[in-house]
Amino acid sequence: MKIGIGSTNPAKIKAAQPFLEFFKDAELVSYNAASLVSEQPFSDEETKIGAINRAQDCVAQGAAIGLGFEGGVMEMEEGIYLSNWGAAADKQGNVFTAAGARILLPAPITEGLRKGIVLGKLMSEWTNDPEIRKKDGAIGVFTSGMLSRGEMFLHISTMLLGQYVYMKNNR
Ligand SMILES: O=P(O)(O)OP(=O)(O)OP(=O)(O)OC[C@H]1O[C@@H](n2cnc3c(O)ncnc32)[C@H](O)[C@@H]1O
Ligand SMILES: [Mg+2]
Repeated sequence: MKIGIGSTNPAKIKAAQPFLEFFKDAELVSYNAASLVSEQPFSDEETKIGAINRAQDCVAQGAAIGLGFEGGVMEMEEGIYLSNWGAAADKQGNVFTAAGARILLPAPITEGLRKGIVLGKLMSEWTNDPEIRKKDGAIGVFTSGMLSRGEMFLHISTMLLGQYVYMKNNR
């Protein structure tokens, strides 16, 4: 069976690992999946929809189970929080969602976001590393490397797999 990941970003591809360990005969396929949301989602709702669209697009392209991860931000009273979502979809039409850990972004990043600059670009400038979104990401940078973007997506992935297995065992 094919497990699809709706991205070519290595931080997201690595996060499919729990599914590969669970479905031992599965092969992982990376799809150029459409999120159908803005390049910089600005709410939980929009970010979650992006993750679901990516997961379902993988299934539409032939995967038995599709995984979608979307990075976004969300406004709260004191500023803008990093907000990531993941979704797993299958051929039977089941969809599971889970959100990742959140941190408040520093004021200069918030200002850039409000001007319409995407987080990926702001973080590349902040770190002088054009590839930062594929590695530590914003969550890694602002937690002193203690939690990378990949680990954060991995945590979301574990929650998706856990919900999927619960459904299979309890319906
Ligand atoms: O190739 P894809 O899968 O699209 O991966 P991406 O890195 O572009 O990630 P998203 O589209 O999910 O993220 C939406 C935007 O937010 C940025 N972003 C989100 N989280 C980030 C993080 O932790 N570090 C750097 N940029 C981040 C990202 O670069 C995009 O501009
Ligand atoms: Mg993107």
